[in-house]
Amino acid sequence: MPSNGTANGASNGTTNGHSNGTAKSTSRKTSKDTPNGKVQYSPAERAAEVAVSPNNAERVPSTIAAIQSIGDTFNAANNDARMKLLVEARRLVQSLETPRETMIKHNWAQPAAHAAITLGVDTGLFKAMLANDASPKTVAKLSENVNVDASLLARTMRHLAAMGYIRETAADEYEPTNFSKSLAIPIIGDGYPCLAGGANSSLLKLNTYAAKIGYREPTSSAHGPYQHAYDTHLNFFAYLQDNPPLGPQFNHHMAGYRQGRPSWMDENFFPVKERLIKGAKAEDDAALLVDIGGSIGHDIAEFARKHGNSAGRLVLQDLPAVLGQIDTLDERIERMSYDFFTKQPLAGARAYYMHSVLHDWPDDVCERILENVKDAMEPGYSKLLINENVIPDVQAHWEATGLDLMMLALFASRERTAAQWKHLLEDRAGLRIVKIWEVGNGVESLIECELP
Ligand SMILES: C[S@@+](CC[C@H](N)C(=O)[O-])C[C@H]1O[C@@H](n2cnc3c(N)ncnc32)[C@H](O)[C@@H]1O
Repeated sequence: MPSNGTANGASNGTTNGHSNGTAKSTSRKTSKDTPNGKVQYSPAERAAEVAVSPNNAERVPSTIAAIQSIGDTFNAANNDARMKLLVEARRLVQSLETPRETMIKHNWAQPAAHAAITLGVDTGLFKAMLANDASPKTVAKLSENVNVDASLLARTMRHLAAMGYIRETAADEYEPTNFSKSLAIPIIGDGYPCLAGGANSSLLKLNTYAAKIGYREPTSSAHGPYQHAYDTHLNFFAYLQDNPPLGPQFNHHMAGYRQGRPSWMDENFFPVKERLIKGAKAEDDAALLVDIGGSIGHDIAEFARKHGNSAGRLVLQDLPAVLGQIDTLDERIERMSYDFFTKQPLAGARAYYMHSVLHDWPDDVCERILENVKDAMEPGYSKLLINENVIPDVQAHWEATGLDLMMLALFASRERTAAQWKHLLEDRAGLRIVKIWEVGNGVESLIECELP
């Protein structure tokens, strides 16, 4: 407990880090002198003490040692070391931070950073920062280029610099970092305005929705947390298309989230040649791969790049509005407007593929989608390839757990564990899981299914 007899253990004896004396007099009123001369603290004072002490001081030395040891093996090409270092670095920050600091970060700094980045993407700030070889630029100059009031821009950029997202080179003068350079690319930057405009309110209002339904797990994608938050009868996808440019921004976000992740069509993941191409029909009208809900075609375009010499049609299916938003696409790929709640028009393809589609829907809705795929599959020939997270029973990755709560808030759906996938695909939909292919931590697994 604090030696100065104050409420919180901060050396200046205040609850807020400023020595204005107010907290001292408050703490004198609530602390009691005991017969042995030791000061006793009220429960509120003890709680405040915890809130301003490091989250886990004991763990700091071992974490620093781990960072030093892994750091010896680090170079930019060593992704394994980079990932391990990130785990330790996050642990170090978490251990060093006080609960109060973490709380302020969550409630002030991070939402403000999201808002500042969104404003920057909307106005073209990050593109403007790249002019003249990304040299340092004053707020006054940038304000002319992006048509934003200089004082508004100054405050926005000051927070972005304080958070480390751009670099301050002088008063009201900044240069980009690699992160802010990436925000100039639509597949990275557009996720911010898209989610700010069409998704995040659902997370912010999840607690009130959960209270409204008596803290049961939401299950309705038609009358669920999304409709509550946005006061709409539309689902997420329809709402985005109804509120331009959220739809095209979401397509870009979909093209962006997969970057740098392991790809199932690579050698060390799923043996495409052995299990897909070998034995595939060679007739002109035979379909090799049908990408259902494939957005603007980033997955099937990658397949065409990597395995495009194989026989068979490559078909991209999505809603007409989404297909209409495609800029460029490999000419080998056919575009087919298709609503996956209706009969699949292409029967007997070698493989039907769905990437991050079923996680958008609760089990009863997935069953309807899967029924349409099943009806089109040819026994003993067709496969269904489901590219999704398979959440491990312990030590789930934060990307997957974060997405799980997004799915809950947007669709009343979920990221699934292996047992939940088995329940959906085998027990409910009547398919057979041949194998779950994965590399690493369950992010981007490939579930290979056939008809039983
Ligand atoms: C989460 S995104 C995944 C996109 C893409 N597969 C990927 O992983 O990048 C879900 C996709 O499903 C599409 N979708 C939603 N409802 C659909 C429907 N009824 N029929 C066909 N596609 C639909 C959306 O337009 C969107 O492209």
